[in-house]
Amino acid sequence: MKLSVIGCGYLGAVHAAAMASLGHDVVGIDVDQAKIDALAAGRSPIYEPGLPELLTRTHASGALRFSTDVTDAAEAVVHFIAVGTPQSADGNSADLRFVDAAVDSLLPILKPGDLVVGKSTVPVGTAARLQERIAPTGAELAWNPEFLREGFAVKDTIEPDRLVYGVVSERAREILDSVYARAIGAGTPLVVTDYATAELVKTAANAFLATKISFINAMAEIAEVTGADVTQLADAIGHDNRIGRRFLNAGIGFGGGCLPKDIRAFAARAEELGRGESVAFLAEIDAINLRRRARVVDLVAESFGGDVSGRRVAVLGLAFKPESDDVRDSPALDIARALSAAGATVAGYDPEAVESSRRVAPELDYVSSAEEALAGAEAVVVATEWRQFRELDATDTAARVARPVIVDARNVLDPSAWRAAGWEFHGLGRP
Ligand SMILES: NC(=O)C1=CN([C@@H]2O[C@H](COP(=O)(O)OP(=O)(O)OC[C@H]3O[C@@H](n4cnc5c(N)ncnc54)[C@H](O)[C@@H]3O)[C@@H](O)[C@H]2O)C=CC1
Ligand SMILES: O=C(O)[C@H]1O[C@H](OP(=O)(O)OP(=O)(O)OC[C@H]2O[C@@H](n3ccc(=O)[nH]c3=O)[C@H](O)[C@@H]2O)[C@H](O)[C@@H](O)[C@@H]1O
Repeated sequence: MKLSVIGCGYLGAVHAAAMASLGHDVVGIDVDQAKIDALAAGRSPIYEPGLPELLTRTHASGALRFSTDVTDAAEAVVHFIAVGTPQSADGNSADLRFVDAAVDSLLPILKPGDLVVGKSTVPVGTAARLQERIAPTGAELAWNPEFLREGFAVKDTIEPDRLVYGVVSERAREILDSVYARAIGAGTPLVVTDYATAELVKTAANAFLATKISFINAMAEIAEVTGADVTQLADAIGHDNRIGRRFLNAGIGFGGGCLPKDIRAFAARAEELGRGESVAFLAEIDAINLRRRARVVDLVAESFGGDVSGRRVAVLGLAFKPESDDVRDSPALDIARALSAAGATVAGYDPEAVESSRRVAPELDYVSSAEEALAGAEAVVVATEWRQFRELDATDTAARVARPVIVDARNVLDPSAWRAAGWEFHGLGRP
């Protein structure tokens, strides 16, 4: 099937390459010339495991092309919308400018019978509005939210754990079944529904995940004043299948290009709909989340008697999660910036996210290895749980720093091993 993907960022580039690998004839469109140049040369503009291999393979087969000119998508019969929906500059609502521009750019090339498929995360009500805009062309709209996780995006796209179609016709459903024939054939759970439900499923899923994380971080706050251990608490409640252990890792909370902006946009949309009180708790989820970042900055400062100015602090990890170079709303980068703003000399290191960090936080000092960051450090913060940091040896690390103080902001190190090696060790919500 001939497909186009409009917007080739973290979502769209993976979607385009994955669809080509499944046998479709795909053209990826983006307004960012540098991104398209890289993708057209078979290079990944982002760090996403498995994507380079997929691009090389599909590029060589001729099944995947990229362009900045949307008219190159004219032959496609299915057009995926995968552009960004960031937080508005002046508030919490979603900025739909890019979605509107993407749909407008398609209007001149849409043919009767074409299917436009929304994948971007949008406020409920957006699809119905866009369908009206598209209708005069004879094309139709479907809403097919995406649930991939960065770091696992290729697998999540090829083998999704569920598919959701918001459709208004049986024909749209059949087209989507052909697009996702492999996943459908493998028995992937499928929910076929209306636009509003499809849009809300996505928002609700991210709100639930954010709530789960803030719940355990709230328990961490209570653990901190009682001497309890939140990691054991999470294990214990996680054994209850109704609760489950996943997404109960307490630490500096959620960041990234999705959960933070999505819960804010959901609250803003609910307010517009006159139902603000139904999701008022999301403001608390957000507040708990942001407090954990501040807590780490306080712990570092307290270790210096309250003043970090002139102190050298190693921040290990800058990406919002491991296996990603994404620093959008990254708790790790936020902490590095806050320490720097308070006067510390921050040496920031991340295996993949130094370049993306430098673009948004040029004021920080970046180094090119963990060893360089640790050299002479007077405090260490493990801010993103990359494997190389989880596997740090306490004794070896102690020999590199000027002062053995560590804040394990992701609760991934063994406190007793670090204390035995002479460290002043701080976890988040565990003694
Ligand atoms: N990143 C993720 O893991 C996931 C993202 N989403 C949703 O997918 C959407 C995209 O997210 P990301 O890929 O992370 O954003 P991104 O910012 O990485 O990519 C968006 C891309 O759209 C391009 N673009 C903007 N306007 C355009 C236009 N008019 N025509 C063509 N291209 C245009 C931008 O240049 C950029 O490359 C958002 O709504 C997000 O919430 C959903 C699930 C997972
Ligand atoms: O809408 C989206 O873009 C995506 O948002 C999240 O995916 P992602 O942002 O890639 O990353 P997650 O693995 O969900 O982690 C999000 C944040 O929560 C943090 N987290 C996660 C789990 C946990 O137990 N504790 C915790 O603090 C991570 O460190 C990270 O900062 C969802 O998991 C995806 O299903 C969704 O498609």
